Amino acid sequence: MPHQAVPSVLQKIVDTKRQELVRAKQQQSWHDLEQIAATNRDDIRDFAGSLRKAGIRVIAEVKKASPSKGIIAPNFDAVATAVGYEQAGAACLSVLTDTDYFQGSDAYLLQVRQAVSLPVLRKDFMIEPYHILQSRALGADCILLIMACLSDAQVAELHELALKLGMSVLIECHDEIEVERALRLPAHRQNVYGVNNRNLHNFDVSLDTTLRLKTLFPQDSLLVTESGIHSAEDVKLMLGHDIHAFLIGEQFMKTGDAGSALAKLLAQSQQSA
Ligand SMILES: O=P(O)(O)OC[C@@H](O)[C@@H](O)c1c[nH]c2ccccc12
Repeated sequence: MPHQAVPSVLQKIVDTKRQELVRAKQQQSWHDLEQIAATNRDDIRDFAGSLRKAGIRVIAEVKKASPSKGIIAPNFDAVATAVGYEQAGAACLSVLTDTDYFQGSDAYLLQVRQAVSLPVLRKDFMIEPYHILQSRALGADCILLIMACLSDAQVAELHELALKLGMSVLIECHDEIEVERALRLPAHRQNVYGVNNRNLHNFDVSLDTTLRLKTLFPQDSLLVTESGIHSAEDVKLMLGHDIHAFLIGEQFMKTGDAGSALAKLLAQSQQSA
């Protein structure tokens, strides 16, 4: 891989997260978060368990914008979207909380989690234990760990804390080396392995990434294919390779009626699947 002279978007996002953390810690101490997380302790939904159920399992994403596409949903309404997804048969939800690059918000996570009974992933770029505890305080049932922006030591620490707090962990990989690193984490039934079809450094999308990397995972791993799923054909392709869990955002959000788009995709994918 050529050396990247210009910092990739991913690197920029991580720099932003470092700055955000300084401010966040001034507003809410670790101790504050611990207290909130303690009151939420019994209110946790089994994200990994929901994905393990039979059928096509979709993690439907509440996403207003992205660095690659700009504004995806001009009339964005987080709660209405989430309720629509639940009614349409989503297995789980994903809520973007990053503000600067995805126009998400922690408030959306809180609101969505209250409005539905599905397990909810906090989709953000987590780099410190503070993020993990903060996620649980916000009600998250699952957190995201992006291998591409974390060292082995960081991933191990964040993974351990998330499990200790009772959450599932979506461990995201986008190449062979990241899969190898991810598989060195302790096995746990709350581990969910995501293969991101979007290269986070240059935004290229290829569903082949999932098919290529799938062979590296032990058979009983809980695998999610992420990004760039647009059609029932895409879903059927994955089902044909024994992949039953999908993380899908843009395709639903861009229609303006995300729930209906999910219902339609599920119906079409079940036909002679
Ligand atoms: O909108 P899409 O192409 O359906 O993709 C959803 C999801 O996979 C994508 O938003 C995503 C996957 N991993 C991420 C990490 C950070 C931010 C966003 C993402």
